Amino acid sequence: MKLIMAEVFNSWQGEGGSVEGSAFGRRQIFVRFAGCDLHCIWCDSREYIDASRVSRWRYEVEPFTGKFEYRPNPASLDEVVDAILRLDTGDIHSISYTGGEPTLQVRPLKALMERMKELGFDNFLETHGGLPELVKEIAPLTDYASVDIKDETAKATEDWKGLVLREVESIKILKEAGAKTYAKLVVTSRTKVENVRWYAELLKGLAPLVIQPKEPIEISQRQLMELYREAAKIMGRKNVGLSFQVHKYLNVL
Ligand SMILES: C[S@@+](CC[C@H](N)C(=O)[O-])C[C@H]1O[C@@H](n2cnc3c(N)ncnc32)[C@H](O)[C@@H]1O
Ligand SMILES: Nc1nc2[nH]cc(C(=O)O)c2c(=O)[nH]1
Ligand code: SF4
Ligand SMILES: [Mg+2]
Repeated sequence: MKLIMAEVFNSWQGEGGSVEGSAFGRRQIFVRFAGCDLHCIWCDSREYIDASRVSRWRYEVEPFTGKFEYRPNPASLDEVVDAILRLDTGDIHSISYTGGEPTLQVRPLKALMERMKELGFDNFLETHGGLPELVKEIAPLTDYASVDIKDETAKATEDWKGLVLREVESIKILKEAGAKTYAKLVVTSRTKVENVRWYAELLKGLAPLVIQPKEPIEISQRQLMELYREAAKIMGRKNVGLSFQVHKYLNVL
């Protein structure tokens, strides 16, 4: 079983705010997969979008040292499991699968999630959710899921509305399988209130929403609070929160 990897490291989960299902502030081992089928204009991991250009992957040798070793792609399942286990600091809340888009490599992802469950870890999936038929395959192995709702201003794909509907479908699948799931919406100063109302209608009664300003932040606090209020009016005041990419302020991975 082969994987096209980007990196494996140990950090605190820096996103998700305080909604149910969030692992914000929890220690995780991050497994970043190479390759993505979308192209969000603000993507902070864009060097990993084109998998064919990710010829090697790196794993942290010791947590928080910034020291990495490199291996060629594709990686074997055992190599990735070994890289994860050497970063086990004994206080790991869950293993975060991110990218890139981890669901694109659903077979090796599933095998890795199975191995990590056998080894006693919980699985945390970070996904754009645009491929519900793939999400279905790993939903039973997923303990936590953070599913992005891609705003129109992300310009992630041509058929933006279709993508949002598929993301909501993925959230339903994950919830039905028992995963603690929340939706994450990255907003910009150009995000339209009417779009946020639409996402809120779709998510109402389904999953909580965190609103995360695009980094570097350019949205005003006034705009951010307006989007928050409109979402809360539809979804209920306990079902909306803010999320910031705190790891970027702490200068950790
Ligand atoms: C790099 S993505 C990988 C997982 C998956 N492809 C996705 O987009 O959900 C991980 C998370 O980082 C967020 N993110 C990426 N770049 C960002 C930026 N510049 N500002 C805020 N959030 C960002 C994404 O929205 C997503 O929630
Ligand atoms: N500390 C930390 N928290 C994160 N939460 C989501 C991340 C991601 O890139 O998926 C991420 C990341 O790269 N680092
Ligand atoms: S879906 Fe995720 S990895 Fe892909 S471009 Fe958007 S933010 Fe980046
Ligand atoms: Mg990140």
